[in-house]
Amino acid sequence: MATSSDEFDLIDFIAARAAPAANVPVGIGDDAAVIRTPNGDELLVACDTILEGTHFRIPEHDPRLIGRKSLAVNLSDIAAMAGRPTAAFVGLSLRRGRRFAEELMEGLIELAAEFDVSIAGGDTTSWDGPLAITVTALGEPTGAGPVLRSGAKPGDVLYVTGPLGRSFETGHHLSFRPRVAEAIRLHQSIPIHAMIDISDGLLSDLGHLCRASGVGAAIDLASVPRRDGAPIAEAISTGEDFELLFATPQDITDFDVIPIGKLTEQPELVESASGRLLSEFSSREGYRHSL
Ligand SMILES: Nc1ncnc2c1ncn2[C@@H]1O[C@H](COP(=O)(O)OP(=O)(O)O)[C@@H](O)[C@H]1O
Ligand SMILES: Cc1ncc(C[n+]2csc(CCOP(=O)(O)OP(=O)(O)O)c2C)c(N)n1
Ligand SMILES: [Mg+2]
Repeated sequence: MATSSDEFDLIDFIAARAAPAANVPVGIGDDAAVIRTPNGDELLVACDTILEGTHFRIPEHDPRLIGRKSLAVNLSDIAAMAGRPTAAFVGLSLRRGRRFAEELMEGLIELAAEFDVSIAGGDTTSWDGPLAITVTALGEPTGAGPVLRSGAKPGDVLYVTGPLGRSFETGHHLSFRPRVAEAIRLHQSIPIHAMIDISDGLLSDLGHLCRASGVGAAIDLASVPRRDGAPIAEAISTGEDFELLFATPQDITDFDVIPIGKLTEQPELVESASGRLLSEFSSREGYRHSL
């Protein structure tokens, strides 16, 4: 029987059938996987697709920015592990002409150079469907190790690295700078228990972090930073913010990050002032690809 479902149901289906492997200490379920190499080193691997019509529009968006975004969303996933990106593979499913593809790759390669990421391979195909770009980014953890979604503890303070909301309307979703340097600097100076990047919206991604950690959260909605006066309901649910959300036991004073709440033993996500469920403050819970 056909039922309506979404990406997360399917990922659960896949994860339940994917056999665990000793050399994959972190597999499906985090921003990037952690792969152990034969000499004991750890490699981070993240893979994200962007699609015409869903993540960008043609001809409205500059091909350079589309190419840039396809890499940036993956660097954001490496940042969410507090990792340093090293290399990327680029899968292009193209339709339009050669010049468009060249400009797209110029934008991608420019961002790669800024982050010292080498384009190590990929795949090029053409068809008459919409443009799709799938990038796989590789990275390495710093000396302090990778930060997972699952290490948050009740009492930890939750921080975000910047304003949320109106990403699509303002073009932030195309031009954002992945928070790689910020994550590494933070991780070197304070204990970060858990971290995730906000792609689907604060409500949704906070839910992922809390479920993975077995905790809940009390958020002070008045302190959630918003872009260009975005209404709070939008700031917590529209997504593509690509800011980092992280949990730490420490109060942070010397970094440009904003405290928005605390983790709790009770599994619910609530507003701290009223105790009401966070989901009551927005008609949508975040972006979901439906199936
Ligand atoms: N088709 C798939 N097969 C295997 N793993 C998948 C698939 N789609 C997503 N995942 C994994 O599921 C987890 C959640 O994916 P997603 O919500 O896209 O994460 P993110 O927001 O960090 O990109 C990730 O670990 C991702 O690698
Ligand atoms: C044309 C267009 N419509 C709508 C949006 C908004 N939007 C599209 S996908 C998305 C969420 C993030 O995408 P997803 O593929 O779920 O990223 P992931 O969580 O895997 O990193 C949002 C907010 C957009 N960027 N472009
Ligand atoms: Mg993804």
